[in-house]
Amino acid sequence: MKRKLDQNDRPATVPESDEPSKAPVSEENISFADFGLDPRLLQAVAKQNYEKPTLVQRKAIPLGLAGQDVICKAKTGSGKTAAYVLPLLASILKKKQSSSAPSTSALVLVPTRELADQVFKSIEQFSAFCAKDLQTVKLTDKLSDAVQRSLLSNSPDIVISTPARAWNNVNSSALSLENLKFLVLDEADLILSYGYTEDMDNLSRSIPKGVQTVMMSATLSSEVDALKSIFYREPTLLDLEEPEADGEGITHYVTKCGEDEKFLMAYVIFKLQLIKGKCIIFVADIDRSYRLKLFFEQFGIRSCILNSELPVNSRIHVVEEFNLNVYDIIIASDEKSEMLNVDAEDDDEDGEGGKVGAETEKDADGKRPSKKRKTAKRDSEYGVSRGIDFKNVATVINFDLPTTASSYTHRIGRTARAGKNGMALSFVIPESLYRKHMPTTVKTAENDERVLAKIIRQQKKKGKEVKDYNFNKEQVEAFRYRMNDALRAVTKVAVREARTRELRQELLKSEKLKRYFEENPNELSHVRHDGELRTARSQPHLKHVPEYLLPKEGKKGLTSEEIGFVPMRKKGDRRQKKGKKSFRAGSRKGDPLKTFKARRKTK
Ligand SMILES: Nc1ncnc2c1ncn2[C@@H]1O[C@H](COP(=O)(O)OP(=O)(O)OP(=O)(O)O)[C@@H](O)[C@H]1O
Repeated sequence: MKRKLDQNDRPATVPESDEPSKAPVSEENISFADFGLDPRLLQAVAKQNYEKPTLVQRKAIPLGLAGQDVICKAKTGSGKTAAYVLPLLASILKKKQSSSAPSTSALVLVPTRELADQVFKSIEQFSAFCAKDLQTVKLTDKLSDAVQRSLLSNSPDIVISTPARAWNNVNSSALSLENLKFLVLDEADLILSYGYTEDMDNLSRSIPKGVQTVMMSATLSSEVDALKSIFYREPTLLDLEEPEADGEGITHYVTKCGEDEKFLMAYVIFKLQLIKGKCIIFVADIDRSYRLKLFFEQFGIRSCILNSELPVNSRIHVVEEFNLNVYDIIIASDEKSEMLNVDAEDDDEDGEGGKVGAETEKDADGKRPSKKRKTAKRDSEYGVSRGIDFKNVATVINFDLPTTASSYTHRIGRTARAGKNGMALSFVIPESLYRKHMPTTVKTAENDERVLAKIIRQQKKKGKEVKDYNFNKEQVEAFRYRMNDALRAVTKVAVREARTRELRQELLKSEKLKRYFEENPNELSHVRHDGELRTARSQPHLKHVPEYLLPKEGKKGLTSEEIGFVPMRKKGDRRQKKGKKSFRAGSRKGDPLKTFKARRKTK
């Protein structure tokens, strides 16, 4: 059994390199150059302005370059993508030195289209200086089988796909895995939850023996157990937990309130700009996202929506533009995550998993029968709370609390990425206030207090406190009258119309985006996604805040807290600390890898 590594292991293994041998470098000071990477890759790393490898990169890149199989658990936003992309590219470039015959050498499997797009971009960035030597194809766009076949006909070096698409193409002989050298499962634990079990079984039978395999995830749930058979050799486990010092990372706040008070507080926070920086607001379902958008619209607060119903091009464009600071507020409905974590009762308190409902939908090509649901056209490959790299998010607001502690971990992981700080603010409905304001009630709030207790325990284990967010209730009350006016205008009919209108508009934009995405990215800037939907009665007076509503002492009278302050960590401030294992000691349920015996099933 290979030894389990932790961040105290040092120095990192420096793999074979053509460079003259150097004295060992202490792990904390290791640089990308010390990995002995191809100079073209180093150039690309420099272009990304990555000064030093992150912990997961320091640990996983040497193993990847040495040809080892790896299972890696590292926190969200810690740089896992580069940790596998760089060894993957290095392995292909090395292979190309001895053989120029086209063949698919690497397969990257991801659970969602959004993630596929992100991985594709990352590969593009890291291969910027060897682009002519590498061909990468992404199979997750809405493409016909014929187009996918033609994309694969030149045996691209790297294929990025969901397991369903990959298997479809292997099955139809459009994709050959015969010469595969590198297999990656990104967000590995989610792959099965998205209903890809059968595809994974099929794929694992088609993958040649001895393929180097890397699994990456922010959490390792028992789902990973089922994926073990994909490994031919015994992998090295990297269980990396980077504890944060006080004041670093995410600050957790929670405020208990009535159902309509969520709207009141959101109005006050955004209208008076109590939040600094960009914000993602998570809500329970799609209708709720439109209700909140229309509510904000009443006050002239601009926001854009992300949900599984919108076309994939629009979703990707929203994230891209958000990352370019075009928008400040995204309202995301986390319905996929909610579907996956159906039972709050069974949630793993460590936030590392929990009972996950089997999702049996399949992609748009639809081999697998989809569940009957109200909105038949939802994309089963949608996911925003997992893996998506939203840049510089100051605050995540859980407008509706998720139903599990693990879902909370993933949502808040959209802030405090790449060593930055961030804040999570959650609205919680106490049991006594549940269903007391029917127009604004949501079913998921029923268990808020129980979920909160789990979140508090989960964070305590990580040495983090979930603090009360203190609104000055009296001062906030002054805004209630206007909040009520706005809420009354946002009727069910207005929400329904908004949903249809947005979908129609986004479908049109999506067509435009499809055509111009690659050729003329600059022309896309006018395709905004935060426009007004105007399906609710317009009340222009609500767009201004009269002086008399404001407390004498100004905004400070509303709350003593600073929301959304996201300072960068100072250079060289990434201190190495002794890590804590987040799996419960000795718990087989908690750590599926303790029972690991990695052998690929033979045919
Ligand atoms: N060495 C580095 N130096 C500076 N920034 C980095 C470095 N490595 C990665 N980043 C940046 O950190 C951000 C998060 O990286 P990445 O998306 O790979 O994280 P992740 O661990 O995969 O997160 P998730 O689990 O949410 O998918 C990205 O914006 C990336 O560009």
